[in-house]
Amino acid sequence: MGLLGIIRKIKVKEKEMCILMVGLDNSGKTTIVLKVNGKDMSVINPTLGFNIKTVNYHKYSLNIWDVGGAEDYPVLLEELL
Ligand SMILES: Nc1nc2c(ncn2[C@@H]2O[C@H](COP(=O)(O)OP(=O)(O)OP(=O)(O)O)[C@@H](O)[C@H]2O)c(=O)[nH]1
Ligand SMILES: [Mg+2]
Repeated sequence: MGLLGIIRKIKVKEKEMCILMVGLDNSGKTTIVLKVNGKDMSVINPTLGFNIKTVNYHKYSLNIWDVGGAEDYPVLLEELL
């Protein structure tokens, strides 16, 4: 079962969801977000701060928060809430 299938099973009744992408720098978080969005993955730069992408899948809206992992650009949890 794919990621979207798992989410649908867990949160059947909720139409809008947030996914927080966290991990070490260079671990492939942004690549996954681009793949899910069907975007070009050939040129990827390190994420500074964070980016939010919205993916619509059937009746669901996923807000994906892609957080940069580099120590030089720390993102505090309070900034995201
Ligand atoms: N070989 C290989 N390279 C990958 C894979 N996923 C991502 N990459 C490469 O790893 C590099 C870093 O990918 P990103 O998606 O920018 O990683 P990130 O976790 O978003 O990095 P930060 O934004 O710095 O936190 C890029 O050059 C990608 O092309 C993978 O599954 N295999
Ligand atoms: Mg990134």
